[in-house]
This record gives sequence, C-alpha cells and structure tokens, in this order.
Amino acid sequence: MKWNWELPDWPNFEYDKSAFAAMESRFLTSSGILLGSYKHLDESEKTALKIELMSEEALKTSEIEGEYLNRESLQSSIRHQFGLPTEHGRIPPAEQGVAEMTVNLYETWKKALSNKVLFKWHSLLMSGRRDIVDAGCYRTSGDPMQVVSGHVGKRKVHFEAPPSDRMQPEMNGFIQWFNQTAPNGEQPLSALIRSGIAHLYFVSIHPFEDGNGRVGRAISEKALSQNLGQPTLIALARTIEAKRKDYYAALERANRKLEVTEWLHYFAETILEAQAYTIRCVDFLIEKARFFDRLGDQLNARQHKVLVRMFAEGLEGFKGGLSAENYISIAKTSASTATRDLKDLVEKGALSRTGELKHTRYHLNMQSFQS
Ligand SMILES: Nc1ncnc2c1ncn2[C@@H]1O[C@H](COP(=O)(O)OP(=O)(O)OP(=O)(O)O)[C@@H](O)[C@H]1O
Repeated sequence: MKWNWELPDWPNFEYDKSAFAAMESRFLTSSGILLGSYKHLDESEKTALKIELMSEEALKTSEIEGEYLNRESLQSSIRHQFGLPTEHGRIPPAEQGVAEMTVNLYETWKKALSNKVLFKWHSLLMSGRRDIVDAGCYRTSGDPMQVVSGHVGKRKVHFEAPPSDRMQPEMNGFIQWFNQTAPNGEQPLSALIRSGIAHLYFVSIHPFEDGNGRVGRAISEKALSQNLGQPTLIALARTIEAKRKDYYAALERANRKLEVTEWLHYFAETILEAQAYTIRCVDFLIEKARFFDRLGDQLNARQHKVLVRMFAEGLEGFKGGLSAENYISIAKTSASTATRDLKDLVEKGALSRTGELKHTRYHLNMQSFQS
C-alpha cells in the first residue's frame, strides 16, 4: 500500500469543509473571550502567564518524544530572552535551544514561512546534539526515513517519508502552500483546517533528520497566530502530550490517503481543547487576583505565604490538598499556630476543608469569590 506522498494527487489534500464550520466559529469566539479576559490582567500577570505557557509548551513538545527537560532552565532562558531578570546560572544547550525557538515563534508569527526560518528553528532545536549530521538543513542521508516503534526484531514501521533527494522540492511546495493559504495569501484557509493540514503535510515530508514533530507543532502554532492576527499562547503540545497515543494513531490513520477529514477532526478538537486550557489559565490568574484583593489585608504573613505557595501550583492545585504538615513546613511555624491559622482561613472562606484528623486536607476556595 502506498504512502500519501506516493499517491498521484499528492499534495492535494481533500476534506469536507462543512464539517468544520461550527468548530472554526467556536475557535474564533473563544479567541475573543480569551483576549477579553487577558485584558483584565495587569502587565506583571501577563508576563507571568506568557512565560509559564511558553515554557510549558517547550517542555511538553520535547516530552512528546521522550526528551525530559528542566522546567526552571526553560523558564529562565525564556525570561532572559524577554529581557527579564533571572536567577538561574548556566542554561544547558537543549533547554536554551528549544526556549529560543519558542520565543522566535512567538515574536515572528507574522513573517512568511521560509527555508531560512525552518533551518533556524531546527538548528536551535538540535543545540548540543553531537549525533546529528544535518543540523539546520534538510536531511541528506540515503537511508529511508522511517517512523518506527518496538525493539530490534519486533520493529513496526508506522510511516516512511519521501527519500532525502526530494526534500528541497517538497519543502518548496510546502512553504509555498503555507504562505498562499495565510489570511493575506491568494488562497486563504480557515484557522483549524490550515493548521491541521500544515502539520500533517509537514510531518509527512519529514524533512529533518530529527525534530520533525517539534517543528511541525511550531508550524501549526504559527498558522493559528497568523489566522488570528496575533501571537497565540495555545497549549497545543501540552494537549497532544496528554493523549500522545491518540496523536500517533490519528497520524497513522491519515498517512496513506489524501482525504484528511478524520485527521482534521482530531486536530481541530485538540486545538479547541488546548485553547480551553489557556482560557482556564487566564481565568485562574484573574481569580487569584480577586482572591487576594478580597482577603489581602485580613491575612497574616504566614497565611499569605502559604496561599501564594498554593497558587504557585497552578490549575492542577496542590496535589491531594494541603495538609497541616505542609502548612507547618511552608510557614515555618508550630503545630498550634498552623491549626489556628488554618481554622481562620476556612472561616474566612479562603480554604475549604476535606477529610478528618490526620487525613484533613485544605483546598483553595476559588469558587466562593466568583461574582
Ligand atoms: N504514523 C505517522 N505518520 C506520520 N508522521 C508520524 C507518524 N507517527 C509519528 N509521526 C510524526 O513524527 C514525529 C517524530 O518525528 P522524528 O522521528 O523526527 O522525531 P522527533 O523529531 O524527535 O519528534 P519530536 O520533535 O516530536 O520529538 C512525531 O512527533 C509525529 O509528529
């Protein structure tokens, strides 16, 4: 059976456009909501959110292929590139590279795609990799480029990409398609369809020796930013990573045909889910600001410190809730003071309490401050 790029109509992808009208309009509406909420944040909160979401994306896009990077180094590197103070010392090359690529993607979203941009991203991603022969250029190896899984003897080939000598013409075609389908191009496409085709089209060519998934996800985010007319902080890689198997399965079902409605459906759902996460992050920050506005002068220094620490855990919250022991260790106080402080926080509606005796746990009571 042939791969998609071996079919006579390659790369003319087909799909049922009408199947995406509702999702496209949901995407645009939610983008408007996001923008509206974002305006409620002050400058320092906006910066914190930007750094947090960008480093999470950099972390997760690497994790998809099993590369586990250091979160603090990523954050530090991103902060540094935005000219913000950092505490971290030397940043390892892998973290530095992906952080630089993430910032470049954010800052140059408007620019047309080109070989040069892709080469730059690739060389950044390959920073510190001595095993890569073709860094910052398309692959040249005469060996087949395959996506495989399993150990030797039980290897399964999920996909084989076009041979290396086709890379430059294939990529010229891809780049031309990407720029032509931009909102200001000759054949504009809607956001979700364009972003989804861009990803599948790019990973089907698989032009680099390594890093194709990461560059492919960056391309999809660039497409979304261009269609929205502003840089997105969409948690795409985070959402893909959370259901990594679905991602591989969706690609595998799509790579032998040019009818891509099913793939686009998977990808559009993923983008909407990613966008919903970003909205929750913004809402969380707004809620946090309201929470402290409301309670600020009623809190003692220990209570304030512990609540700040709980909020630092983000949307996922303090795993399993906060215990009295956690309070004692964060506030550096005695058991009796912790008991009194915690009781007071529950009475003030700042925390809710679950469990009894040594299983007692405390959770941020965000809902109680919603108007
Ligand atoms: N069946 C498939 N058909 C086409 N593309 C696939 C398939 N399965 C996986 N892929 C893509 O190939 C990528 C892996 O490509 P590659 O071998 O270059 O590793 P990588 O570049 O290190 O990946 P990543 O950037 O995600 O870490 C996946 O992330 C995915 O985007």
